[in-house]
Amino acid sequence: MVKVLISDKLSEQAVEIFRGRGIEVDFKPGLAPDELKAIIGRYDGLAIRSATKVTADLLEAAENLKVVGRAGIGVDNVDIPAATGRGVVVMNTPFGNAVTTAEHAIAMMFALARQIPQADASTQAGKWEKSKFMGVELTGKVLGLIGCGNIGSIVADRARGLRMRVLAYDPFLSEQRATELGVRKVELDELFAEADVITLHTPLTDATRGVIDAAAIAKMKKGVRIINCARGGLVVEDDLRAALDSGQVGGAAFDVFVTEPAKENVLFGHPNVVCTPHLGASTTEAQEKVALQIAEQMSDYLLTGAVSNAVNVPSVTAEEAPILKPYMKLAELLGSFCGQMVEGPVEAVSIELEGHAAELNAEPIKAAGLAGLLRPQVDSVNMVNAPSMAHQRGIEVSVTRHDREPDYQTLLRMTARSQGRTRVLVGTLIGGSKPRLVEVQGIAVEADFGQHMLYVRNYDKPGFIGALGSALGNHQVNIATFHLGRRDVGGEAIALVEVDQPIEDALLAEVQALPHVVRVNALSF
Ligand SMILES: NC(=O)C1=CN([C@@H]2O[C@H](COP(=O)(O)OP(=O)(O)OC[C@H]3O[C@@H](n4cnc5c(N)ncnc54)[C@H](O)[C@@H]3O)[C@@H](O)[C@H]2O)C=CC1
Ligand SMILES: O=C(O)CCC(=O)C(=O)O
Repeated sequence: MVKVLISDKLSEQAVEIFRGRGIEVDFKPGLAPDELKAIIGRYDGLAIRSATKVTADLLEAAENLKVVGRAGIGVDNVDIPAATGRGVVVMNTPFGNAVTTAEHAIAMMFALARQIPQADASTQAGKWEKSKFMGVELTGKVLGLIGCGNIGSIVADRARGLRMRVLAYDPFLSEQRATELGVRKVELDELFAEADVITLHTPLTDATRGVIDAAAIAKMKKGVRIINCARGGLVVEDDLRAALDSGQVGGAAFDVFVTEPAKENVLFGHPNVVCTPHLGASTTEAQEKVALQIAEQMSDYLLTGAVSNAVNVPSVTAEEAPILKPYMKLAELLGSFCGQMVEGPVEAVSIELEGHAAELNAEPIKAAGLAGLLRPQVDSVNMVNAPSMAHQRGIEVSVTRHDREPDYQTLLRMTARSQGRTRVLVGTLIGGSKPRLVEVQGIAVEADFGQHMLYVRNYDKPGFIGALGSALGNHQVNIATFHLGRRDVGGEAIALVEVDQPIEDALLAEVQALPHVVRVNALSF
C-alpha cells in the first residue's frame, strides 16, 4: 500500500484526502531531523510546510520516496537538485496561500503606519500615550514592490484600493501586465528613490539575496518603511538594524528571518520594528486550501502518475495521465532497447512523434524515453532525473513532431547516436495502449516487448533459423515468440526471439558464432 508521511502542521483535512484515496498516512508534525531520517525510508510521499528541511542527507535515507509535497509556495527548504538527482518529484501549491500572504503584508503596512503593536502594548499597560503614537496616512503614498508575481500583484491591487501609487521592480514583469495591474514598472534605483514603503515579494535566489543592504538603504527616502513577508535573507538584517538606529529607515515589519525559527534576531527590541513568526500563510482558509491541494496532487501522482505544480518535472494533467501513460511506457521500452544495443556513451538522442503521438505533451514522453535509455547504464534513473542526467552526460536531446500520415495511427521513433553509429527503433501502441515494436534499424518487424529477448542481426540465408533454434534448444531455452524481418531477399535481416528465461553468456557466444550472424544482444525489459 502507498504510504505518506505528513511531517509538518498541515490541516487535518489532508489526512482525510489521503485516506479517502486509499493511501496510508502518518501524521507526525515536529519530528526531529534524526527521527525523520530514521523513518523516512518507509514512505512513498512526504507532505511538508516550511519546518521540515528536506536535505540531501534526508533524501539519501528516503529509499522509497517518490514525491515531496510542499503545502505552500516557497520550496527553499527542499534540496531540489538532490531530490531531482534521486528521481523524487517536488511539488508545491503556487496559489493557495497567495491572498492570505498578501493580506499579511498589507496588515504589516498598517501596523507600521499606525504603530498598532506598540500602541496596543502601551495601552494595555495602562499608559494611554496618545501623543506618542502619531501615525502616517497611506493614501497618496508610494508603495514599492520588489517582485510582482502572484503575491506582489495582489498586494498591488489592495494598495491601489487604498489609493496608494504603486511602483514595481521585477525583471520578469511585462509592460502590458504592469499596465493591467495599474503599477509602474521601474528600475530598482528609481523604486528606492521614490517609495515611502517597500515590500518584498520575490523568492530567495542568488539574484535576490541581500537585495536590500546598506548601499540600497542609502538610496532610499529618509524614514522609509520596509516590509518582508517573503524570505529571510532578502534584507541584510545587520544593515537594516543600523539604518533603523540612525533613523534612515523609519520602520520595518518582518515575517521572515535569515534563521528560523528566530528565537533571537538583531532586529528584535527596536521600537520601530514589528515581527511575526512566519505567519504570512497562516489563515484557516489558506491552510485548508494548500493542505487539500497538496494531498490531491500527491495522491494523483502516486496513484495515477498525473503531475501538477511540480518544480522539477513537466506537468501531466489528470486528463493527460491515462493517455500519456502507454506512450511513456512505449518510449521507455524503446529507450531501454536502444540503451541495451549501444556499446559506449550515447552522444545524441532524437525522439520523433507521428500521428496521434504528435498531438501529445512531448515532455513526459521524452523524459520516459531518456530514463529507458539510461537505465542500462545508471541505477536509479527515472523520468524525474533522466533529463538532468542526460544533460550532465552531454547528451544532445531533440524532439520532433511530424504532421505526415504514418502507416500506423501513432508512432514513436527513437534514434540514438553512440560512437559514430546510430540505432533507430520505431514503436506503436496496439489498441491505444499495448506497446509494440514495428521497426528496427529501418527493417520492418512486428514484436511485443518480452521480458527476456534475443536480438540477432544476420544475413537472410537458408539454414539460419534452424541453426538458431538448435542453439537455443542446446541451452534448454524455450522460445515464446519468434519474429523475423529483412531488408531484401538474402540481405540484412533481424530476428527477435522472446524466451522464457534470462539469456546466458554461453548461449550468446554460440549464437554469435553461427554462420551469417552479424551481432547478437540479450535484452531484458
Ligand atoms: N511569509 C509567508 O508565509 C509566505 C512567503 N512566501 C514567499 O513569497 C514569495 C513570492 O511568492 P509568489 O508571489 O507566489 O511567487 P511568484 O513566483 O508568483 O512571484 C515572484 C516574483 O518575483 C520575481 N522575481 C524573481 N527574481 C527577481 C529579482 N531578481 N528581482 C525582482 N523580482 C524578481 C518574479 O519575476 C516573480 O514575478 C515566495 O517565493 C515565498 O518565498 C509565499 C507564501 C507565504
Ligand atoms: O507554510 C507556511 O506557514 C509558510 C508558507 C510559506 O512560506 C510559503 O508558502 O512559501
